[in-house]
Amino acid sequence: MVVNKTKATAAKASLKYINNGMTIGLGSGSTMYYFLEELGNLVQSGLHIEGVPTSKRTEKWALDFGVPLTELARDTVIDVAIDGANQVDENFHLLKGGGGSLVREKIVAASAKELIILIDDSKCVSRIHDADLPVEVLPFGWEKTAMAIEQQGYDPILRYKDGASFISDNGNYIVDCHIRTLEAPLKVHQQFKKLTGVVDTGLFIGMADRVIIGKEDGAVEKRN
Ligand SMILES: O=C[C@H](O)[C@H](O)[C@H](O)COP(=O)(O)O
Repeated sequence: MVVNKTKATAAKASLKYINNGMTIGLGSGSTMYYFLEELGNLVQSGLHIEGVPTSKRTEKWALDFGVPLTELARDTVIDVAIDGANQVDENFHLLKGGGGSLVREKIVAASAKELIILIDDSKCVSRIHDADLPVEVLPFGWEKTAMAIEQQGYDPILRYKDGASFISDNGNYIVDCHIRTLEAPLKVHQQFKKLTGVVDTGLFIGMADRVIIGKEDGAVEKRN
């Protein structure tokens, strides 16, 4: 695997927020690979933590790196969730779900005391723009749900993978809706959420507490 230096830098910089005894929300996506590798090294050196994975892929990587896992139950306290993002705007609103893990990521983020986002410079934007907004929908009657989305002025495209409809870890479909410029993220998110058949969107509004930006010459942090 070719190492992505900026993602690896962001992952390394986040380790100072990991302490012994913590339960950690483990986000999804390629940036998380670097974090899980680092976390696994710390565990091998004696760190005691447990992770709550947000996707089957993250679960596999965590197990490969020797990171102990636990479930998200009623009494689970997630001290910090670490995750990636596709874009982060100047108000710390996030566009996520490029890998289709948005629902579990959002559940874990919402349960965490703190959400730390790891990105590289290219994902820092003033407004979310020129991107596909992933929307997870139930397979049952999904074309009707897509029609309802169209009536809101969007053009939902069913996501495919390897020649077949992409199926999320929750057994659902994803439709991607192209966004030119997102002027009002909360309004748009709410517009989708009220539609029957929509599970959730890749917009994480007001959830991120800290963003760590990996650059060629080190990491920069922003606190919300
Ligand atoms: O569903 C995927 C997640 O929201 C990812 O965190 C997001 O797509 C960023 O992924 P990556 O680290 O691969 O750029």
